Amino acid sequence: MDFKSGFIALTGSPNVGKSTLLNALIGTKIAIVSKKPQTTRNRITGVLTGADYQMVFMDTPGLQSPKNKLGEFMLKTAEQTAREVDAVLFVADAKVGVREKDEAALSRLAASEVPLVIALNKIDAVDEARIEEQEKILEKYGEKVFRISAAERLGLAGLIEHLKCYLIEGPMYYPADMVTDQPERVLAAEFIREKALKSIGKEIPHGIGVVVEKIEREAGKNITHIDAVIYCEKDSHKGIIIGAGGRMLKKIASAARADMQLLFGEKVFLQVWVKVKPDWRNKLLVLRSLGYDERQ
Ligand SMILES: Nc1nc2c(ncn2[C@@H]2O[C@H](COP(=O)(O)OP(=O)(O)OP(=O)(O)O)[C@@H](O)[C@H]2O)c(=O)[nH]1
Repeated sequence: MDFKSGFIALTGSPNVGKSTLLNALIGTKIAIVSKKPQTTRNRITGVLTGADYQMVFMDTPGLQSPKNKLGEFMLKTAEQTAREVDAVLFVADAKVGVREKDEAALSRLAASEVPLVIALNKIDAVDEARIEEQEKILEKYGEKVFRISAAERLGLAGLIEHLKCYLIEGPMYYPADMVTDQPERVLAAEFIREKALKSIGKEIPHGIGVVVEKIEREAGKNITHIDAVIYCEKDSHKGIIIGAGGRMLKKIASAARADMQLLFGEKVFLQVWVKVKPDWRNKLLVLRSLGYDERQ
């Protein structure tokens, strides 16, 4: 039996459910899910290994018009990823429908040499007529549109079966029991960011970045010590993040800690500080120091 492997980029507009899909496919919480668009800043890789195949998924940020340096960086990462892979999986949202920007991205992808697979997500949330209507639009760009619900895990087996067609004879890139190659530092930061966005995202639109400054294992004890800093733009935001009597920060940290313990499989001691760095999003140097590496 020949072993097949390959890289698949997961792309689509913000909030269509790419991270949810990646989590559903891989079966472990690795990508970050939130109701706010644009939460996927890093190229989180998920690895799905079967008896005779391995698919390496790249979760790319949404392909929208950039509004600042961070936006530019995100678009560049997304487009670069889309060129380096064996197939691109484009996710559309049946609930909000296929918009002009989705069609613009689809026609760019359809014109490139990389095979394009289209999935229509959130079919659990709409009726059949709506699905058929959206499917018709999508069929202009790819021969088959897969109806799926990432949240309800519908249609995923068929999608995986089809994606296998694009794998080529090749090595197992990652050990079979590995689901992600993201360093724990990045994952830990993403967990904190996810929890913060969930609790206070409305008040601080896209205004936080998280840096994990220390990860230290206590030898022989199954304990990890993690120190992290949440950066925000204004003093008033700092106040919101910390909350009355420090309660909000405590809530964010303990929710993030629970996820970390689950993923790392050991006890985690987490300390989180909040610091103000005005306009951090537009400062490339700051971005780099926050771990957003342009070379990715
Ligand atoms: N009803 C329904 N909701 C879904 C489904 N998949 C995802 N969602 C919801 O859609 C929202 C966005 O999901 P994400 O997985 O974060 O979307 P994303 O495309 O990764 O978003 P970005 O990181 O911003 O690019 C979340 O509230 C999910 O719970 C689905 O199959 N059905």
